[in-house]
Amino acid sequence: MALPWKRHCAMTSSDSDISTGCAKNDITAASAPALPWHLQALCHHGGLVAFIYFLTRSKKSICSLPPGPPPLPLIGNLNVVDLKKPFQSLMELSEKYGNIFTVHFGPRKTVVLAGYETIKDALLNHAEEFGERAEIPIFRKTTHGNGIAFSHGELWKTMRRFTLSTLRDFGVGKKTIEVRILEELNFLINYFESHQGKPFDTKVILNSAVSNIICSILFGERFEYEDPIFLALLKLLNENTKLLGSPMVQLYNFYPSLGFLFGAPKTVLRNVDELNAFLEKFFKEHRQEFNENNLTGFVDAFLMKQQQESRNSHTHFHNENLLFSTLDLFAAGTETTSTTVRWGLLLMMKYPEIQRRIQEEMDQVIEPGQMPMLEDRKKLPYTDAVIHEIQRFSNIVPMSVSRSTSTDVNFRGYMIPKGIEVIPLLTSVLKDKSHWETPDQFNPSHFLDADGSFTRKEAFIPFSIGIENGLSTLGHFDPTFTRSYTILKPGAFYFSTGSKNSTFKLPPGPPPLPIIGNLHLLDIRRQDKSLLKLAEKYGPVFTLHFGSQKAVVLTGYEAVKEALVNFTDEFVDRPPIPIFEQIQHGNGVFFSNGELWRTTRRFTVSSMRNLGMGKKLIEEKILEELHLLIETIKSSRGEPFSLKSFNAAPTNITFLMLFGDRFDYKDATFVTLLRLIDEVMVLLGSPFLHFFNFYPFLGLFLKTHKILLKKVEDVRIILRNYIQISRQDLSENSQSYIDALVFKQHKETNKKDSLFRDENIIASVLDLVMAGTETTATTLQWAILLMMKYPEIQKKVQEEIGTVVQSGSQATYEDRINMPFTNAVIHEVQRFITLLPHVPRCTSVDTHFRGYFLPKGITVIPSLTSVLLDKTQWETPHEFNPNHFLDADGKFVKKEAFLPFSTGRRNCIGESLAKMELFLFFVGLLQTFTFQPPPGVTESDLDLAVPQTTFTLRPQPQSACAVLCE
Ligand code: HEM
Repeated sequence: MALPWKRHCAMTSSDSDISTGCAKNDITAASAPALPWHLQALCHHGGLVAFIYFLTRSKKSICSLPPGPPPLPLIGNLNVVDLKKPFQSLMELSEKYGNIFTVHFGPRKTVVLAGYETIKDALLNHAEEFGERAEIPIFRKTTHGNGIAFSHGELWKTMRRFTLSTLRDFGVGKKTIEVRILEELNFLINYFESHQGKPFDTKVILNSAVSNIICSILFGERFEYEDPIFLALLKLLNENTKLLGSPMVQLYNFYPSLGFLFGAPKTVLRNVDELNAFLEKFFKEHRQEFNENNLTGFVDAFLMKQQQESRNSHTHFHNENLLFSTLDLFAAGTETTSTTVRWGLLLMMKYPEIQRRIQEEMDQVIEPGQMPMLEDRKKLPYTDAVIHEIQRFSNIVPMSVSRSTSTDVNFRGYMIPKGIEVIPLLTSVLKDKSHWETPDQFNPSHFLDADGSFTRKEAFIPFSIGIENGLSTLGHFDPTFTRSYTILKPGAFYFSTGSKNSTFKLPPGPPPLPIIGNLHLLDIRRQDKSLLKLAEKYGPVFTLHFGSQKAVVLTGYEAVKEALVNFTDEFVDRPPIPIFEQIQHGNGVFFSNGELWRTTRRFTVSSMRNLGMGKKLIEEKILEELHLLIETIKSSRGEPFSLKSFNAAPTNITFLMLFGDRFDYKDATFVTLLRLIDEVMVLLGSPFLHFFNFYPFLGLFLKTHKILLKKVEDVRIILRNYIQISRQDLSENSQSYIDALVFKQHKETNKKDSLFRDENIIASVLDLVMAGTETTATTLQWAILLMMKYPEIQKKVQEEIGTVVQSGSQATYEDRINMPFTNAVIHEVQRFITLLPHVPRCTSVDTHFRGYFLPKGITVIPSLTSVLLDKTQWETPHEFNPNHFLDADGKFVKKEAFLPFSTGRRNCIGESLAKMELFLFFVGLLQTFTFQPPPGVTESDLDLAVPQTTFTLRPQPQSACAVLCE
């Protein structure tokens, strides 16, 4: 494995014509050594340059370098090297000069290592001495020493360490990445099938599929195959891969001072600039949407590191390193593997009997309709051997990536001076006659013993060996092999069966009855509980019929996380739910899909950040609101008041962002909005509304949805008013989300197909009114109720607050770090109450998940309740127990299964705001008051068990008394 677009003398043999499904079958390489015209021109430059050359040459030859062809003035040995296939020329030279020899590429002296023994000796036994990365002019010019592949010293070490551990965090080398690869395989199969057996170009599609794996690790998302930005990126990358192996760029590397003569290096640089411009855009988006609680990939992890090191002026985590590390990984993760896979397909077409044997072996091991797993490899020796042989035979990085010596090295009788370039000629190992029976033939038996079992071969080093610096080592953790393996399968599968639909099935589930499906098995008010019960019988993934509509239910941490994170793009859509269709008509953020959803969500997240979400600005506003909430509660003078009184403050914070100002609690509009939101939420939980959603044609006979639609319209009337006011005072410096939307609409007035139409604007505001108020407010109600129920926990929280926050001052969000118990209590409140048991999704494409086939558009219910109560993740899932978030030393511990805000690309966008509000309101209230049940009500009377089912799970209407702390 090597970095393809940055390869000096490491031209891949990928440029053979293997780009079409009906490819030519001649796969032997031809060679025609010739002195390129640029060199011929150079030879005409006169004697002065040659004289200087001889002077420098004779000075350095004091060291006893290995032998080699005698160099000519100026051009060195370029007369015997075919720059189109330099590895072949070097192979020929090794026949004459042995396994270690010197070659002069123009004025550049290089030591070439050939044959397994020599390369192993150098890269393993003298790993340190041969461990430097050679300085290569074209990369110096493009990266200025940044990134991972061509950096040096401390910078390289830091980047490499960070990259390895981050990639591991994002699943590389683990099950997670295998799942992601299988997911991509799905898309690839669909694409292959769409050609219905007709010829098609495999180059771009395989490039895209392979690249999507590294893209999801880097950016947390894959690209659609038709995405124009993705295609542009791949095109630039491809062009550079070709150019970097071209004679012109090699000549530039030998004679960098003559750079002005060569056009190709300039194109390389221009392409890198363009690639960088694209990446900068991604970084900008990631910066805007950055959420430290939801790092989506390498780029986010880098941004987090940048934040952490913002005060360190010598940090290596600067923007250039972000850029070039990302580019290095993007390039490394794309070209090499996809080229190998293309070789694989070509070889399977060339040798149909081998292809057939693989298919037979797979048919015995893999159930029809199931996906191949990496662990199946052990049972597929022949297939495994073929994949190894593909890599050996295709030999895509014939000269590895140049190294250089870190010190003077005494190696095999020669003295190689520090800093000299070294080429490990991998071709010579992969074609070494003493290690392979038929080195020039494609022969899977190279990896099989007499019994047909798979045998490892020492000389199989397509990824190179040693403690290599740079990306060759990345090749080992980023298992190119795995990818070749799984991606090879669709080709075979495609050519073999052609009848996949018959074998694909939905997950199991209870048999449906006519008309009602499985509704008789559901407690319509507590569907979440019914789903948990059914999971006990049918497993974590099962199919359920809501009336005549099918849905796939996912339960438990593992299944839900796998779906929402590893299959994030497949499960990203929302299904058309009749009531929301009628309310939003596919607009807004919550119930929209596709480009409209992506654009509106991105705009909403960045506007909210600009308005201070998750930052100091909003913290101050929350603290002001807290002050007013405390004053209101004080006015109850210890008398009972409704838990609902807590709603006003969190609601006001969301309104502040939406409308640009808070409301007085007695303001008529505020009171109306609060009432309408409350009524809408209650109606959304009504069984009649569920019936309407299951059987919309019964709408004629049902009333609930009509009442609901009327109330939503009343909310809209108020919102339209605010939108109108904002239009009268247009300004770029938006003070509110509404202002930002209105301004955006104004800016796009002349844009054809702008998504910021009136319907979308009002729907987006409505979504935030509904999603951003009830949720946080209800959680706060629960938190106070639970403190009344467990006074000893309340007391412990108050004691902790007392030790951290000075009396008379307010806690800040930063203080949570010193309040592990309080922080644990707030998390436990959110876990225990399972506020939003599930928010439905649907598949955006045909999806193979856990061995089942989920057709595009099927409703999927990821049960968050089942995650928050998962026995395998929580010690006492049904008890309110803050220890779930504390270690033995009382320190706060994050829990992966803490997913009240859901996860993946469609998670809650208000998470950081809600968390900040919950902490500040909770701490501020408990710092001021002790909450108790009203007189005559004991702690055990307080009702936790049967929550009110609205859109969220609310506590039953109850009262509290607030006693001022001394
Ligand atoms: C305790 C407070 C909150 C909880 C527990 C919560 C939970 C959730 C959950 C579970 C989802 C569904 C995500 C999915 O489908 O996977 C969601 C979506 C959403 N939430 Fe929240 N939320 C809270 C507060 C907020 C706040 C304060 C806002 C805005 C100010 C907000 C705005 C949204 C929006 C717009 C979506 C839809 C995202 C999309 O479909 O792309 N939420 N929330």
